[in-house]
Amino acid sequence: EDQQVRQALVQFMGKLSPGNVQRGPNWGWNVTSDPCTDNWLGVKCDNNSKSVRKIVLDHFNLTGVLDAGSLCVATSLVVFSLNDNKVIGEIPKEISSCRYLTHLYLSGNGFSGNLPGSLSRLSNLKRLDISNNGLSGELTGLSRISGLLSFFAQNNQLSGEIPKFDFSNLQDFNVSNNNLSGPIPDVNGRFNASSFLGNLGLCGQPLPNICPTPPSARKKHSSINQFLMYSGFVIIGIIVVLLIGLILIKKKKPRDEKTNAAKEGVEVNNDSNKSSGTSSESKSRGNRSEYSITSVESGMPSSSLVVLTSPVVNGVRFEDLLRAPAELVGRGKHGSLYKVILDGGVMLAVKRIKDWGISREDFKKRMQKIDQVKHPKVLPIVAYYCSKQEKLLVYGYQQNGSLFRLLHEYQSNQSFDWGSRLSVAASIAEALSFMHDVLRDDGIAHGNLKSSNILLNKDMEPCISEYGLMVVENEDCSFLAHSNSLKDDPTGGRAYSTFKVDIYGFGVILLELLTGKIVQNTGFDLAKWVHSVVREEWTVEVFDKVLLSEGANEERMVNLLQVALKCINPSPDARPSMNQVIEMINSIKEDDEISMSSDP
Ligand SMILES: Nc1ncnc2c1ncn2[C@@H]1O[C@H](COP(=O)(O)OP(=O)(O)OP(=O)(O)O)[C@@H](O)[C@H]1O
Repeated sequence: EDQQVRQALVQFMGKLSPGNVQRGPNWGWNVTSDPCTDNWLGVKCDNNSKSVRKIVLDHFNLTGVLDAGSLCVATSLVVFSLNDNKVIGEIPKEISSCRYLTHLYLSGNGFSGNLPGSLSRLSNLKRLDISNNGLSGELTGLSRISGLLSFFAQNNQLSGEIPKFDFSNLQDFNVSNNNLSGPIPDVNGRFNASSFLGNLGLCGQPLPNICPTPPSARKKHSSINQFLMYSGFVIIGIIVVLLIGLILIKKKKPRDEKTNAAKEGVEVNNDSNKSSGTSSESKSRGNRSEYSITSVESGMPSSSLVVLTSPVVNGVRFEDLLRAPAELVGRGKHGSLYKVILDGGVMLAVKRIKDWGISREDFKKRMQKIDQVKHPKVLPIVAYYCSKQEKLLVYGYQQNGSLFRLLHEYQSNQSFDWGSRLSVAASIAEALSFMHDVLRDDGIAHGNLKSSNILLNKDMEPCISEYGLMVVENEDCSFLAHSNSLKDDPTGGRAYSTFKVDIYGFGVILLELLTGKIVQNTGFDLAKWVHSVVREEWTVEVFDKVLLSEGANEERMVNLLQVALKCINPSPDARPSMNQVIEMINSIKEDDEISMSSDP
């Protein structure tokens, strides 16, 4: 180990008073010897890199305080165990500097005070044991450590609610005998009452006591019910008007046209057994498909809700979408997004795009092409609807929000470290490159790539959403007038331009990941700002302070910044392809991994 680490570890041990261990010749722990080659007591090293990997000081009867600032100078530390000693004071916030820790055992000491918020930044942690101490405060941030396998915190004075840990991942969980309160989150039936007993304020499964409904919630509930009831009336009203319109039109329509309309419906789904509509609805539909609807704008039966094969909503009908409670989630530049909950609890996101001047046939072809290309990190389209004035696109609703929210809206103590940001960048690049390769000949790029269109799925993996919903307008192609790439491009450069616009969008996402700064809706030109800072050679100034304080490697951050700057080159021809971007990002990732495994 290097001199600095040796000194720091000796300093760490200096804060722990002797206890009952004979500090004889086997003890080690002095600056003149080496923890690895001279086998300091309780220390295990990596054989190849000769760096400290484990420090296990269980049952040494040590007193004093934990000097995590010194301990974590040994950044390669993976296991730290101090079980059953007499160490007192707080768990210092500097513990988060031991960022490769996978096992942290502090059970059976006299630790007191609040748990440090920084503990949740130990994102590699698999096993955490803080049981049998005098700790207080809340557990809030700990649920963000996604890979946690065991969590022992019994016999403390912890308070507040139990956050939503990933219980499907946890093998051990015990918070018994604390002052925790509120409802127990859904533990997927994996843990029994013994994990929660001895907390007077806790309620709900697996404990026998049922949670009371607070009066405010009851009131809220009833106003939600009222709201849903009135929305239901309005929706039923609309449906009735539509049906009457349909009956009138049908009466006027010649028979052969009716048959055509029915044929049109067949491409969607003509299994009439699936119908659950009322008898009046069925009568009014006559021979038409379950999925044919009358366009609200034109009053003509002009289009269908096309349900693409998806296990999520097999058999969903346009009526189901209309009837289900819907909530406006956001209004973007190109339309609005609604969250819709179907009867079975399936949650959908319905994007409504207005005034997209694309013909019905072209739109249909485009959606079918996109549907044929599947990538695990690209959100599939579940269904679509097309009328003259508006298009509806249905996706699975992603409850974990978007990359935009992760970067800019979560509390500052929530860590989104360098390694995770690099992985997110690599995943998006990989998915985008795949889509570009497969859909290049069809000229279908994303068209609106930005951090709010990168959603986090249930495993918190990034997922590209709304692929192919935008095309770059003609006027945006003027810069291509002299470009060689225009040769043989039937779209007059529009398709080529949209692919290059995606690369630009990806570059801006990289800038957001690196700087932590907001691009959207603020009028702030991130690209311009980054250029100006880099030009002044203050490059380090651009990086997110969170990354700098975490000790992320500046050289690799600068390398990623260079990839970003290439992507946002004002000349589209000079921007790299997504395949080239992947190569660059992967080489940064490799450097990162090599340095992690060989870090002293
Ligand atoms: N499938 C989805 N599940 C959950 N949230 C979603 C889903 N799709 C979009 N959102 C979120 O809903 C909000 C509104 O999305 P929307 O796409 O309408 O707007 P936008 O991305 O900000 O702008 P634009 O209209 O340019 O796409 C965004 O915060 C977005 O992250």
